[in-house]
Amino acid sequence: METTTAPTETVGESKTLVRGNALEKTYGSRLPLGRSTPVLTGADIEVRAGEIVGIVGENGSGKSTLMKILVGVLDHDVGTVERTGTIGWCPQEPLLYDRLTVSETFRLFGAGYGMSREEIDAAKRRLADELDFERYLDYRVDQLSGGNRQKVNLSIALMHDPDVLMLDEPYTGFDWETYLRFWDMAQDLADDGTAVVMISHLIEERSRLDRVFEVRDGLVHDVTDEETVSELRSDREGDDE
Ligand SMILES: Nc1ncnc2c1ncn2[C@@H]1O[C@H](COP(=O)(O)OP(=O)(O)OP(=O)(O)O)[C@@H](O)[C@H]1O
Repeated sequence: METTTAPTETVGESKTLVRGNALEKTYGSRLPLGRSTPVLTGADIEVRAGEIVGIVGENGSGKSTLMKILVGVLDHDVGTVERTGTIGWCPQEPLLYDRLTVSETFRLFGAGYGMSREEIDAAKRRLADELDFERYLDYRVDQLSGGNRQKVNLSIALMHDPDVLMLDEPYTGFDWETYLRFWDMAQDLADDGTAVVMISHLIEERSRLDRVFEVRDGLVHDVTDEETVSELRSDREGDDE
C-alpha cells in the first residue's frame, strides 16, 4: 500500500487532485477464520479540479469502499493513492457526536481543520443559511431529524472549503428545495475549481455530472459517454443472453 501527497500533473486545463492506481481491497483478508470479501481488484480513477464526477454501481459493488480509500480513512491492500490539497468527506452515515449541539459540532470539526473561531462562525452562518438549518443550531445532534442531521453532515464536509469534496449519497433525506440548493452549491463550487465526487443512484442526475464512473466487478469503468447507466446495464444483460 502506498499513499503520497505529492502534486500530480495537470491534464489539459485541469489539475489532477486525486488519483487511485490499481487499487485492491479485500475485507477480512487478514483474518484467518473470517470470510474474505474481495471488493476492488485493480481499480483506477482520477479526479480533476473543477469537475463533478459521479460514481455509480449496484449495491455492494464497492463505491463507498473506493471513496473511503481515496479519502484516506480506509487502508487499501495494493495500489497507490495520490492526493493534492484538502479533502472534505461526507460519509453515507453521518459521523457526528449525538451529545453535541450543532454549533458545538462546527466548533469541534472546525478546530480539527485548523480554522479560527471567526472562520468557523462564518462558515456555520453561511452553511446554515444556504441549507436552511439556522433554527437548529442550538439543538443537540440526537434531537435532529434525519434530513437535518444530513445537512450538518454535509456542512462539516464543506466548512473548510476543501479542494476535493467526496460525497457519499449526500442528499439522503433532503426535501426537494434543499436538494436543488445542494446542486446549486455543488455547481458553484466546481465552477470555482473544487473537484466534486459524488456517489449517486439517481439516473436523473446524469446531466449534472461531467464524468461518470461505474464500479463493477472490482474495477472502475468510465461510462461517461453512455446515455444512462440503465441503458448500459440492459446492453450488458443482452450480451449475456
Ligand atoms: N467493514 C466491512 N467489513 C467486511 N465487508 C465489508 C465492509 N464494508 C463493506 N463490506 C463489503 O464490501 C462490499 C462493498 O461495500 P460498499 O459499502 O463499498 O458498497 P457500495 O457500492 O457502496 O454499496 P451501496 O450502494 O449499498 O451503498 C459489500 O459486499 C460489503 O458487504
